[in-house]
Parts: sequence; C-alpha cells; structure tokens
Amino acid sequence: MRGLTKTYPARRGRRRDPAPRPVRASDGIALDVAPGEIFGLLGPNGAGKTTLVRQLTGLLRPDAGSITLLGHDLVRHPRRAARLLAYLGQESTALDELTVALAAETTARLRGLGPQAARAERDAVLEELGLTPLAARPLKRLSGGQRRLACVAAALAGRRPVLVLDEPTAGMDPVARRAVWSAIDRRRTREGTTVVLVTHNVTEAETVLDRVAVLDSGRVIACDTPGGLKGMVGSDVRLDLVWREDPPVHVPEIAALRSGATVSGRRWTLRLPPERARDLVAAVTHGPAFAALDDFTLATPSLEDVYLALGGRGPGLERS
Ligand SMILES: Nc1ncnc2c1ncn2[C@@H]1O[C@H](COP(=O)(O)OP(=O)(O)OP(=O)(O)O)[C@@H](O)[C@H]1O
Repeated sequence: MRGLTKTYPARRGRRRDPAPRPVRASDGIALDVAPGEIFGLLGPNGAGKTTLVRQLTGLLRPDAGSITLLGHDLVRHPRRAARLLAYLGQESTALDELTVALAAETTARLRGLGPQAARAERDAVLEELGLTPLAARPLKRLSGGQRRLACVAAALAGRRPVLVLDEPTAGMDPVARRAVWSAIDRRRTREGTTVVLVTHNVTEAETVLDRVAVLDSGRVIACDTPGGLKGMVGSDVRLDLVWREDPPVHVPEIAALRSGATVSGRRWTLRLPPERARDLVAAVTHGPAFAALDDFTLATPSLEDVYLALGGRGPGLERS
C-alpha cells in the first residue's frame, strides 16, 4: 500500500446537529506486508483500521494511493481481491440463514473446491475450531461468540493465500480465542498463508504476530516487530503486588515504595528498572511483607503497554 488516502464526506444529520466535518480515515498510509507474514493492525477505536482493511479487500475505493496484492493492482481492479483473499469483516449477516456446516462448505465451494474437497475442508475446519457439535445449527440461532467462530470457520475454508481478518476473536471465550489463534498460526506454518489482522486482543495476538502497525487518526505511527515496539516503551519492568488486606507499611522497604506505586484497591503497580525490581522481589518474598502478600507478578512491557502508550492513552512516549 502506498499513499493510501480516504476521507468520508461530511453528511448532514438533523438540522439542529452541529455541522459535521469530513473524516480523513486513511491519511497517506504506506505499508508492505511480506508473503507468509502475520501482520497486525492495532490502534484505538476510530483509528482507521477497518477503513484500511476494507480498501485492501476491494470493498472501499481509496481517494488516492495504490494497493498491489500478489502483483494485482487492486485500486484499478477491486473485484480481483475476492479471488485472492478471504475476508472476515466485523459483521457477517450474509451467512445467518445457513447452518454452521453449510456456511463453511458453501464458502469452500465458492472458492473453487469440488464437492468432495469442500466437504472434507468443512469437516476439518469445524473440528479444528471445536465447532463440530454445532455443525447443524443455523448461525442465527447461535450465541454471539459462537456465531463469530462460525464466521472464522467460513473465512478459513477454501484456503486463500491471503487472509484479512477484522477482529476475528471479538466476543469469544478463552477456549475459542485460543483455537482461532492456533488455527491462524497453523495456516502460516503449514501453508505459508499471509494474514493481515485487526485486533484489540493484543496480549494474545502477540504470540502469533510477526509485525505490527499501530494506527492513529488514519496514520501509521509505528510499525515493527512486537519486540521492536516494546523497546520503544523502554526497558522498565512492571511489578504488581497484591496485598491480602492492608499493605505492611510498617516495613520500611514497603513504606518507601508507596509514593512510586499506582494503587488500585489491594494492588500496587510499580514500573522499575530490572535490577531494582529484582531487589524488590527479594525484599517482598520473605518476612512480614511476604506474609501480607496475596500475589505478585513481574512482567516485561507487553504489546498492550505499547498500544496504550502509542495510542495517546498513556504518558511518556514520543510518536515516531
Ligand atoms: N461510513 C462512514 N462515514 C463516515 N465516517 C466514517 C464511516 N466509517 C467510519 N468512519 C469514521 O472514520 C474513522 C475511522 O473508522 P474505522 O471504522 O476505520 O476505525 P477502526 O480503527 O476500525 O475503529 P474500531 O476499532 O472502533 O473498529 C472514524 O472516525 C469513524 O467515525
């Protein structure tokens, strides 16, 4: 993608509403995604992630810029996207009348598989995502999370070389989410599938993402590996101390910590250089401090910390 720009025009609402302004949802986006890469798009609500993937999938025409997918110019030939990639949008009412099995099988057929191969693909993908017990149920009679999982199954059926997934795990329970991340990872390892995905489940996605672009107000404000992005928030580690009841402030080491801690109920969160955190863990894991401690965790910065910092919701980070 090069110089991708999209502005939604201002639409007048009711007469008393304030005058609407046009929204520049993509503002000169340039990104390269390598074959076989799992590429994440992160950013706060309204950052322009869905607008970007809808342009990438040929569903929304950019005002300016170019998109080349596997050698095809998708701005000139948007319909070719449907032959090259599988897209999971945020809503999928088109499949609602079908059963889970038929949604997967039909999609596989539409993607060019013969009847027998499509049935085999259907069975494999339902099994992989733990959907076999729900195979005969229409999507409209499933819970929100189950329906989302069935839509993921349909997106995966038929093996496109590129998957574009907008919030694939939205509304799912932890077991389903894990099944989806494993299925995505398996496509990359076994079939070299390229995946572009939007997600707010950053901590989970971190295990599968090769590179991540952080979007804000239609622009790419950072793009790197998860490790590279984490380096941007510094080397400090996070120490969480959860006290059983009142913290033992009569212990001098604990009293000294209080001013630097973010206190939330029984939890104290401290951000410290690694050496200092090591000394502190030694101090709180014996004697009266340990007796008062319910739980503690020591963690390096997560992709979520990066996301919050870059999204302008956290302090102390320069935008690149
Ligand atoms: N059809 C539309 N008409 C006008 N403005 C729109 C339209 N769709 C999106 N927008 C605006 O464009 C901006 C980007 O929206 P977009 O849906 O791409 O964000 P997003 O990053 O996908 O958000 P979320 O995380 O909430 O899904 C927002 O300011 C949004 O209000």
